[in-house]
Amino acid sequence: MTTPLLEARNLRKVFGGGWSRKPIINAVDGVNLTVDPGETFGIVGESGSGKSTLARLLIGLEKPTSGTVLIDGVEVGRRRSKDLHRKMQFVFQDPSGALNPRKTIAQILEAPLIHLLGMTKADRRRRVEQLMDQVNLRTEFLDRHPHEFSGGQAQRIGIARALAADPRLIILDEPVSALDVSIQAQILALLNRLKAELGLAYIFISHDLAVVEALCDTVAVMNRGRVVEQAPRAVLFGSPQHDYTRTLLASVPSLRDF
Ligand SMILES: Nc1ncnc2c1ncn2[C@@H]1O[C@H](COP(=O)(O)OP(=O)(O)OP(=O)(O)O)[C@@H](O)[C@H]1O
Repeated sequence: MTTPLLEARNLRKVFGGGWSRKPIINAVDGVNLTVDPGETFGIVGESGSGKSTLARLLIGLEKPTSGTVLIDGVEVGRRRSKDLHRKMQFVFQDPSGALNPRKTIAQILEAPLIHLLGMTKADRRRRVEQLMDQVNLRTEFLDRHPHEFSGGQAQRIGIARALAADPRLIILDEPVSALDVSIQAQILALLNRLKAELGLAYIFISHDLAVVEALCDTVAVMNRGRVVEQAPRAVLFGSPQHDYTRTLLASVPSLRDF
């Protein structure tokens, strides 16, 4: 059996309570999952079900209240190491907001090459041009700033930045939900191509079940911080076992009527 690329064991995150006197929220409540190399793992669920918090725990942006995350079978420590950062990258929902408005695209793409890989200037230039090519953007754009780009182009830059350090897994948190439908399709096609070319694994978080069905190999359904059902795509969409999954799937056509 191959070692999973990523494994979560009984992962929990509680917000509030204690000294804060805020209400206790079990945002992630005992999640177990494994993601294999090259797999696209979808996480679906309604707003507030804990998808983003789970993603942040998996990548080390948030510390778990309890439970563990293992990368390549090795437990991730309390501090987010450079190695972990290099292996796992994040693409955010709001493409423009995720890019520093004061930096040029070249500077944005060079940052991980400097900080995570320690590349020389000449190597960085070559790599940055290659990254632009991989996401179908012209290298003339390198000296421009994020506000000069459309949402779709900005998301391509976000994807290029995530690819820069040659990761094995990219967590995509609602990567197309802020984009027009026609642009969504282009970005999804790009993600599919990159996955095939580079052998990447994705964790794809979305409330859009059609997008998840089109892209993911395995799907986990979250409700109130728990994974209520996890199955290969065809099984989950073909014969869902859990009542909550059935309700979620049944709500799609009526939403699409509007
Ligand atoms: N930093 C925080 N402090 C307190 N509560 C939080 C924090 N982050 C998330 N929560 C709460 O945890 C729960 C899960 O939120 P989370 O954002 O993970 O859900 P989600 O499924 O990603 O929702 P959405 O699709 O709307 O982003 C929610 O009740 C949310 O209000």
